[in-house]
Amino acid sequence: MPGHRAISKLARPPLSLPKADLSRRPLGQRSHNVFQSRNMAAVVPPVMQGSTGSKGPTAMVFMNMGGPSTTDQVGDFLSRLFADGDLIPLGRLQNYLGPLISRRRTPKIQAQYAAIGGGSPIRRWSEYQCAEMCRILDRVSPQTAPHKPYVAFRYADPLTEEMYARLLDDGFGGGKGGRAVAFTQYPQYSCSTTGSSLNELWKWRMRLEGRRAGVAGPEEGSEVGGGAIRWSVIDRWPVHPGLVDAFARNVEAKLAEYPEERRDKVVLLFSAHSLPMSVVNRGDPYPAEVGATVYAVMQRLGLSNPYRLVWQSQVGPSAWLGAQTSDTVQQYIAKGQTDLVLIPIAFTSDHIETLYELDHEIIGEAGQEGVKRAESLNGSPVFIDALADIAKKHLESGHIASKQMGLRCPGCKSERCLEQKKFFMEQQASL
Ligand SMILES: C=CC1=C(C)c2cc3[nH]c(cc4nc(cc5[nH]c(cc1n2)c(C)c5CCC(=O)O)C(CCC(=O)O)=C4C)c(C)c3C=C
Ligand code: FES
Ligand SMILES: [Fe+2]
Repeated sequence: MPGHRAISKLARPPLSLPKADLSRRPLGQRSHNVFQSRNMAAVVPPVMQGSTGSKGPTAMVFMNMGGPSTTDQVGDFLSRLFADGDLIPLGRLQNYLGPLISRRRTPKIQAQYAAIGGGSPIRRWSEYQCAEMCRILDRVSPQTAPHKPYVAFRYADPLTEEMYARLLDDGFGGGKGGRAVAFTQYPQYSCSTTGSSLNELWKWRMRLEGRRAGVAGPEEGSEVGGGAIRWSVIDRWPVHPGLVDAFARNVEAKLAEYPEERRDKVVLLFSAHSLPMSVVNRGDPYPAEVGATVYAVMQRLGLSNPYRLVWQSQVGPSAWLGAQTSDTVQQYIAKGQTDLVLIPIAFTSDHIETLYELDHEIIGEAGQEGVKRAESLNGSPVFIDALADIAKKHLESGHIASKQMGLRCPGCKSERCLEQKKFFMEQQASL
């Protein structure tokens, strides 16, 4: 099929992941009661061992939605996704409609994951990216070392609660050991994505650590303090120059595949996951931030080509932000524009929307050799350097989060958003 790509090759992160940092113990097998151990001066938590900078150790927590690693996990993934009122608000019917819709949808989505090699590569990419970033941070930010990698997914393993329990197990729950950074892996902020992950993190913080304040040093007379984890948040990074450069390089590599005489007439179609118009009209920041990324990438490319920002993956019958990616490709082809590069711009690794929807459905069905897709960021060293730079600047800044994070959407009525934002912004005092 013209335009069709070797999916299984693209979907595989490197196999040599640093096992020691990434080993996971199920919740039931935790070796000790974390609340007891934090008050026992004789216990040296695992994370305190090794060379520690004056402000270290630091937990670096990558937050993302996650995806099913195998087709067997699709049912659980969808049932968590449709239970999330921050993503799919079904009101009082959530507990009834959520399971119903997810059960109905499971076979179709299982077939899609089967077609991309049997599961989403997001877990392995996230673990790889986070471990590599921490390795760089240990070198460029020795005062906050060691940096320990953690992944917290919203709808798939490792879930937020599992990550939080591991943090406590690893000794981050008290005194000097207590700094953690929640680093969203959505470059552009939406209340349905990063906002939902932060609401979940806040919920588990309250359940597992209560309302105790974080403290900046150990309690008097104790090796390990009695405070809670001190959290700060990297909540958005839509125009970081390293992110922009990493996207631009992948576009340049794809443009280089066209004969020179066609190259500067190729239309660049930046494609982002769409949002329901109800979320857009509530005042969600995501459409503007995606637009900012697109324009920054175009500037970095010297505005070399004509381009559009289009929106994909709408679900259900309500109105969603357009123009839709699939319609756009067909409409341009019908107008005679058959050289098109699709660029996934709102996600940092491959997933079902790139490997299935763009490659199989949209590019496969277009049947034109001139319709191609730029690589996802995945293991790009330029991208991983950018992650380290964003984290380093955040650690140096002394800021709890961006100014934007404190502001709720004009149409927000959610108590969760209110409490979550209050909690994180109040953490400033503990940094
Ligand atoms: C920035 C990225 C994303 C935004 C914004 C987003 C909003 C959003 N999504 C749904 C509903 C679904 N999304 C699903 C899968 C899915 N969504 C994203 C990204 C964003 N979603 C990704 C990367 C994935 C795939 C995960 C993977 O394969 O690793 C699904 C499940 C698949 C399906 O059933 O089609 C649903 C449902 C809504 C309603 C929404 C905005 C409110
Ligand atoms: S929905 Fe945006 S802050 Fe609550
Ligand atoms: Fe989605």
